[in-house]
Amino acid sequence: MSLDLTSLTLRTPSGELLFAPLTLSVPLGDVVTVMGPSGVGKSTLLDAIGGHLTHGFCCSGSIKLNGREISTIPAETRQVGLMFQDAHLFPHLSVGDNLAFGLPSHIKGRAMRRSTVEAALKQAGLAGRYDDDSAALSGGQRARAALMRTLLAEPEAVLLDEPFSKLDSSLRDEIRHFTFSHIAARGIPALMVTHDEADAHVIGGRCIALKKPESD
Ligand SMILES: Nc1ncnc2c1ncn2[C@@H]1O[C@H](COP(=O)(O)OP(=O)(O)OP(=O)(O)O)[C@@H](O)[C@H]1O
Repeated sequence: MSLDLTSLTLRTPSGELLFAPLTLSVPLGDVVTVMGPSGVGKSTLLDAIGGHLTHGFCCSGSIKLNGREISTIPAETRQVGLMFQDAHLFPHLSVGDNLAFGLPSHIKGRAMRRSTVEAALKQAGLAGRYDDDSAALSGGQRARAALMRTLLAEPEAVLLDEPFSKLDSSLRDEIRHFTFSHIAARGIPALMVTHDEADAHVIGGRCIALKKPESD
């Protein structure tokens, strides 16, 4: 059970090969850090795995999640969670409704859905904030709420794209610890793009560097 990339390549709309063919296995519970020069295709790699490649980009090779080939299926059926640097919450929804947004359908009934979200808010240090306006949250609170929203959807893998880069340095350690401890508790594979070597050091997991292809 893992996230497995085999001979994965990506081409831009103009046909440029982004990085050398990538083969990588991320076991359950591991966080692998992805680094590499600007423009090598780190964010595009996450787009490809999550099923959000920009029109015109071309992906070849295999992406398997727990043995299931996902490269050919729509994003909404891949069960891949995303966390980005902006930690966007939907501004027109309350804090709680933001978290409830991705709840799976097997959690039935208003009361059960609300209590599931309330438990997650408590874990995020946001007890009692269900009905608050999401715009009222601080940067750190927003990051914790966004991670909880991602995890409540019960993803089988999580992709993080520079998740801490917009946070004040004073908050970064706290949110980093919060994020990794919750991902580890779920025991799911995670792939994190970062420019910050501290991210890679803190989690102590494997770090890979994408390289420009030798020639095309
Ligand atoms: N919509 C697009 N159309 C065409 N080319 C694009 C588009 N988006 C990105 N690219 C190109 O694809 C390549 C990979 O971009 P990507 O954002 O994945 O790189 P990155 O490694 O994440 O870079 P950075 O570290 O600077 O964020 C770059 O050369 C970029 O110019």
